[in-house]
Amino acid sequence: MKSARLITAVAVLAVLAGGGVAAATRPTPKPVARFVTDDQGRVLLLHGFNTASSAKSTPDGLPTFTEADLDREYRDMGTNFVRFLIQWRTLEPTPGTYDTKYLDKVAERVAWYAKRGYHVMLDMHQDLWGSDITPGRGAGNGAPGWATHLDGLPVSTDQPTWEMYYLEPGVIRAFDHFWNTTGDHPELMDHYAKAWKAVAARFKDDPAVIGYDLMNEPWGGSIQGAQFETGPLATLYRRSIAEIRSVDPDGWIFLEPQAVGVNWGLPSALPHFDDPRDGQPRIGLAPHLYPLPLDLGDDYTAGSRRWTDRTLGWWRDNMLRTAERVGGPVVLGEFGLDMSRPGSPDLVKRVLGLTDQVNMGRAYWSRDPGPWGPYDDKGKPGPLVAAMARPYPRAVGGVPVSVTYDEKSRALTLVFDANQTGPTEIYLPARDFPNGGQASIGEATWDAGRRVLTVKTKTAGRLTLTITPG
Ligand SMILES: CN(C)c1ccc(C(=O)NC[C@H]2N[C@H](CO)[C@@H](O)[C@@H]2O)cc1
Repeated sequence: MKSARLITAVAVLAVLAGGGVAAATRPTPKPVARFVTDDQGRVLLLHGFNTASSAKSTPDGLPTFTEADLDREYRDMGTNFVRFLIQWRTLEPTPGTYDTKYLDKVAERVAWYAKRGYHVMLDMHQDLWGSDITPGRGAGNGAPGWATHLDGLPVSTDQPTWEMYYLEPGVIRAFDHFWNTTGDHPELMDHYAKAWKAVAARFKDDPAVIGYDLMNEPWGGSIQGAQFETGPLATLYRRSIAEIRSVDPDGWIFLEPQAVGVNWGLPSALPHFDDPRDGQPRIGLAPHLYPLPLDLGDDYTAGSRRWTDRTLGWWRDNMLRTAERVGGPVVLGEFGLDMSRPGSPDLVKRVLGLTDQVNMGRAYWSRDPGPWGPYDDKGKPGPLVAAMARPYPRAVGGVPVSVTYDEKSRALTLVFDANQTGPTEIYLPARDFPNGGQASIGEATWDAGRRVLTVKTKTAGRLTLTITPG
C-alpha cells in the first residue's frame, strides 16, 4: 500500500515537474561551466560533509566536533570540504551587535580545516525559523528572539514530524515578518544582510573560507514558489550580496533555491544576480537533494529506486538550468539519508557519481554521529565511510569536463581541458588503491601520507587522465 501511495505521489510530481514530456523535449542543460579555483587558478572539486547539526543544540552554537574528529575524517574518507553551520541567533544576540567571541571560535575551527588543506563554506543555518519558537531542532538554531514576531499566533508542540512545524501559524507569521510580506518589519532583512557583512569582514582574508551559503533551506511562509524566489528571497540575496561585497570582493556567494519541491527535483525560479565585484562574478548555486520517494519513507530499493533515479535526473537537469541562469558553480549543499536502511549506500554512490559527472561539489548531511552519519554514537564506522571514501580529483590543472569512477575496474577517469595552472591532485582511498595509483598520462608522484597522487601534464587542451591502482 505504501509503495502504491508513494508511486502515486511521485507520478503527481512527474506531472508537476514536467519530468515526463517537458524534460524529454527541453534541451539538455550544459554541465557546470564556472568553478571555484585555488590560488594557482586550479579548479577545486569539493567533497565533504555538513558539520554539524549538533551546532543547533549547543549553548555556544558550535558543533560538538574536535580536531581529532577531523583527522579521523580525512584518514578514513579523504574529504577536502566542509559546509560549516553558523547561527544568526548566536552571531547577533541583540540588534546590531555581533558576538566576536563566537566568530573567534568559528575561526578556531576554520583553522583546523585550513591546516589540512580543506575548503570551508559558511552556512547561515536555520530550520523552522528559530529555536525560540520551534522545538526539537536544538536550542541554538536559526533566528534570534529579537527578530521573532508571532503576533500571538500559536506554534503547537505536538506536530508528528519536524517539517510540519513550517505550517504552524506562528512560524509562518515569523517568516512573513522577516520577508516583509506583512510590511511591519522591513528592518529584519537588513539585519540579516548586515550579519553577513560581519561574517565576511571576519573571514574575507581567510584562505580556507571559499565563501558563504546565504540561507539554509529558505521558506517563504505565505509566499511560495516563483513568487517567493523572484520576490522576497531575491531581495534578501541582493541585499546580502551588496553587504558582503562592501567588505569582501572575492569570497564566493552561494544561493539556495527554496527547499520545498526543489529538494525533490522540481524546477527553481531563482533569477540571475549581478555581482558588483571587479572581474568574473562569484555567485554560485547551493541546492539540496532529498528525493521524494525517500523523503516519504521508502528505501532506495525496487520501485522506489527506479522512481528516485528518475527524480535524480530531474534534479540534475533543473539545477544545471538554474546554475546557467545564476551563472556560477553548483555545490550540492546537502544530501543524506538513514544509512541503516537497505539501498542507502547505493543512493550515496549514485549521488556521488552524478555530481562527479557534472562537476558539482557536494557535502553530505551530516557529520553528526548516528544512523545518517559516518560513525555511530560510539564512534563505530558505518557503511557511509566506505561510500564516501571514493577516489576524486581534489584540484584540477584545467577545466574539468567529467569525472567517472568505475568501481569494478577501479579506474578513475578525468576528462579536462588542461590549462597549465598547476598539477592535478587526486585522492585515492586505501581500500581500492592500497599502494597508490598510476596515471595514464603525465608525471605522477604519490604522497602516501595524504593518499594524494599528483599528476603534472605538460600539454594544454583536452586530456583524458585515467588513474588505476598502483
Ligand atoms: C516544509 N519545508 C520548508 C521543509 C520540509 C522538509 C525539509 C527537509 O527535509 N530538509 C532536509 C534536511 N535539511 C535539514 C538541514 O538543513 C535537515 O534537518 C533535513 O533533514 C526542509 C524544508
